[in-house]
Amino acid sequence: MSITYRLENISKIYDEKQILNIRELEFKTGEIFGLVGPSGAGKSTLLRLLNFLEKPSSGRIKYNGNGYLDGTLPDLSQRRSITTVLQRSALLQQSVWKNVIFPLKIRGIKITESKTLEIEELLKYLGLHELKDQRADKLSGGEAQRVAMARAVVFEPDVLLLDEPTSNLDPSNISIIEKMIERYIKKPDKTIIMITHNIMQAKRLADRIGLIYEGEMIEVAKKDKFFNDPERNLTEKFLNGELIY
Ligand SMILES: Nc1ncnc2c1ncn2[C@@H]1O[C@H](COP(=O)(O)OP(=O)(O)OP(=O)(O)O)[C@@H](O)[C@H]1O
Repeated sequence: MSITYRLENISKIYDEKQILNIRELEFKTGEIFGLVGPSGAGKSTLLRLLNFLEKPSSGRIKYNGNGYLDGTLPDLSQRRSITTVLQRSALLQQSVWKNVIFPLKIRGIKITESKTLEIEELLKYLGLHELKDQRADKLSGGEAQRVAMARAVVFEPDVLLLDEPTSNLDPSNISIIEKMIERYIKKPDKTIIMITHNIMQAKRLADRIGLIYEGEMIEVAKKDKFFNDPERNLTEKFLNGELIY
C-alpha cells in the first residue's frame, strides 16, 4: 500500500499556543482513516494542514512522495486533487446541477455526454436526481449535505477530507452518505480521512483510527485493535466516554 501523506514533526501554533504536535503520522492510499478526539483537540486544524489551506508552524508534510519543507506548498494541480467536505458546506445560490458541476468548470474539465451520465448516476445514487433543477440554497440540511458530497466527488479527487460530514443529520441521510463514502474508497488510489464525533460511525467506516488529544496523536491503530485492545489508557477512557468534551 502506498503512502498518501507522511507527516514529520508537525506543529501548529496559534497565538503562541501549540495546537498540534505530531511527531510522525502516515495516511495510506486506499484507506478510510477515522480521526477522533475531544472537541478542541486539533482535528479540524490537522485537516486544514492536509488540504494545504494552512501551513504548519514547523515540520513537513510529504504528499504523494513529494516533500514539502518549511511550509512550501504542493503545486496547484496536486492541491486540486484534495477536497474537503465540512459539517455545513456553503453551496452556490444556483441549481443543484450547477453546484455539482462547479468543480469541473473551475478545473476546465469538459462535461461530455458520458460525464453527464456519470453525474446523473451519482445524483440518483444520492437521491438527488429529482432535485437537480432546484435551488441548492433552498434544500433541507440533509439534501444540502448530499449535494456537498456529490460536488466533492464529481471530479474524482484523490483525497477526500471529511470534517464531520454527517453530524446533525437523520439516520437515512447518514446512511446514504456512508454508502457513498464506502463506494468511493473502492475506486483506485483514493484516500479518505474523516473526522467524526460518532464513534459508531468510525467503527462502521474506518480501516484505521487515530485519537487526537490536546494536539497529540495518542494512538493510531487498525479498527479492531483500537476498539478491542487499545494500547493507551487515554484511548480506553475515550472509548468509555470519560474524556471531557
Ligand atoms: N485560526 C485559529 N486561530 C486561533 N486558534 C485557533 C484557530 N483555529 C483553531 N484554533 C484553536 O485550536 C484548537 C483546536 O481547534 P480545532 O478546531 O482543530 O479542534 P477540533 O478537534 O476540530 O474541535 P471540534 O471537534 O470541536 O471541531 C482550539 O482550541 C481552537 O480554539
